[in-house]
Amino acid sequence: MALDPFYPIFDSADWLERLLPLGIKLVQLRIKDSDEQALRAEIRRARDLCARYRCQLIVNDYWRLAIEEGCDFIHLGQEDLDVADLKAIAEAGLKLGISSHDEAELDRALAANPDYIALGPIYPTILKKMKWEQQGLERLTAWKARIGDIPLVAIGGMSVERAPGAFAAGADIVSVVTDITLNADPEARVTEWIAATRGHMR
Ligand SMILES: Cc1ncc(COP(=O)(O)OP(=O)(O)O)c(N)n1
Ligand SMILES: Cc1nc(C(=O)O)sc1CCOP(=O)(O)O
Ligand SMILES: [Mg+2]
Repeated sequence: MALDPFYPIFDSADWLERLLPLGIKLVQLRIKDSDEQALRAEIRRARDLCARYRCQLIVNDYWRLAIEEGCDFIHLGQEDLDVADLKAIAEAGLKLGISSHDEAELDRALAANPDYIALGPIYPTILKKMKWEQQGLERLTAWKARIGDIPLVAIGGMSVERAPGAFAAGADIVSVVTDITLNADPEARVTEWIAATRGHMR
């Protein structure tokens, strides 16, 4: 199944409850600093909301909880890969998205046979401190040439206005956090995102 080209990331099921009814079809639940009980409850709620709205849920980091709660898609970064049991993940039938920031990380991501590869930060991000400078659009083109048919996700500093440039450079999917969550009107911004990305399904 092709992944939707609009891939917002939220840090709570509350966000999903608020914004999935607008037509989001691909979403990541990315929670940091929470205990296992609370995490499990959020993953369950997100799973049920996504089922109701026919949206593909991707659980960030917590692959064991994702398996236990019957989710089918996770995202792992390179540090997550250091400790994840990829065999257990594959045996559970989970799909896998992987972050990359340089050539060595791309090689490692490709070796894991992922369902998408993310490259970031394309532009500077205010969400988290990163050791990489902005990658720029040219890097997306280079990544797409390397990964072929594997969907390429552009992340980091993305906005509605920047999305067309990322698609033109080779991204299949654009992922975004603060352009929505810090917007004065997140609902209106999501509607703009859906309009701007519709039609980019490859
Ligand atoms: C779509 C997407 N791309 C990259 C990331 C970053 O993953 P990671 O490097 O593991 O960092 P954290 O998000 O876990 O802080 C992502 N979550 N999603
Ligand atoms: C979670 C994350 N990962 C990145 C990477 O480059 O791997 S950039 C990023 C933050 C994206 O947030 P915003 O859209 O607000 O810039
Ligand atoms: Mg991670």
